[in-house]
Amino acid sequence: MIGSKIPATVITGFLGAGKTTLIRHMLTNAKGKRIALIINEFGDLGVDGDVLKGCGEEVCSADDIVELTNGCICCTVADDFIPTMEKLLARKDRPDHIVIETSGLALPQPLVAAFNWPGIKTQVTVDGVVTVVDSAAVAAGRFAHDHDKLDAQRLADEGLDHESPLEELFEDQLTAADLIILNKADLISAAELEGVRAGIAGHLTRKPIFVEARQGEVAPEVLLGLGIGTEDDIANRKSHHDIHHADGHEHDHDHDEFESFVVSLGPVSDAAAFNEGLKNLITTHDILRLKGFADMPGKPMRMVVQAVGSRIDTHFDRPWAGGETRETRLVVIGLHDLDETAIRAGLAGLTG
Ligand SMILES: Nc1nc2c(ncn2[C@@H]2O[C@H](COP(=O)(O)OP(=O)(O)OP(=O)(O)O)[C@@H](O)[C@H]2O)c(=O)[nH]1
Repeated sequence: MIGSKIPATVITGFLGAGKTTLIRHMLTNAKGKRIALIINEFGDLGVDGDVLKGCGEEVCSADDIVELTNGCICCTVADDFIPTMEKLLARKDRPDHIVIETSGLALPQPLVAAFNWPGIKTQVTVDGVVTVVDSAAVAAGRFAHDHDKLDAQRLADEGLDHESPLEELFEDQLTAADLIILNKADLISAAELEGVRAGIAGHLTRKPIFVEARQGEVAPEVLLGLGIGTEDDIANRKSHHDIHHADGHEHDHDHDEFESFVVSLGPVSDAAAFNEGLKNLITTHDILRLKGFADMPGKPMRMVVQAVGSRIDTHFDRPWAGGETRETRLVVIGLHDLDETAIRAGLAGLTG
């Protein structure tokens, strides 16, 4: 029984699965429900918060969006997440619902466990954990695909005790789920989608709900109001990290297997050539995620750049504001052996 506790929905899912897209759709269809958003991103460029604030709807009011950029939320629970929640709960105008978007690299388990902290538990409950899946990436074998490379990496670096960073995280995010959104259903056939669903369901001991989606279009009534109280069931959703370190020792879960950096660049004069060049760079260097904003001379609007693997989307989202510096800024995320120097040089070569 939730009673007077504020429900909080945790939205998780691997890099680029469509979490921000789903939240944006939810906010624009929230029908007056007052939703507070906590957003956590990997990489030092707050793209998700900016994309949501740029959506121009009253529901995406900047006041209701808190960005946690100081590392990955699962590692900074005590320092960042708890104080943020306390501040939110101390507000006079408390929200009807809290939605937390984890970074694509976060383990949801420590975050859900934080809802058992005294002071939080009496006031908030986890309505449910929603895991967004890039069905096209799964169908393409993205999470099982890198075995050879990762095995070689592990041999070269004994410090890497995880089996495969991508696969483990993907599994941990699914293990935590109450609701799994099979997103990007538009990119694959119905048979492939069914294969993805069956593959995931076959790996899980619990039975979360599955919902298919295109462009994150899921009715808010489906996402919010699950009423599960996931924090009371956290012991049944152990992550690989919990299992590896069940020896009682405290080990930090860090994100050494992944790295990110931000690049500031000049203007993009030819969007088609830029996209083509980006695609080559992403493939050559196995970049997992690249996103940000680009300055196109002569265009009053800023261009949003979103790449997930070699799939690149660009669109203009809002006019550059007065006093805002027009520049191209991108965050690049990949495994820890990213060749930052070569990527920076490659990106510089694509811009003026
Ligand atoms: N074709 C297609 N593209 C989608 C869909 N959902 C999201 N996208 C695109 O996928 C890219 C990543 O979407 P985001 O919503 O930013 O993903 P995210 O999970 O928030 O990404 P991170 O926060 O970086 O982990 C964007 O270019 C979206 O437009 C979908 O259902 N179909």
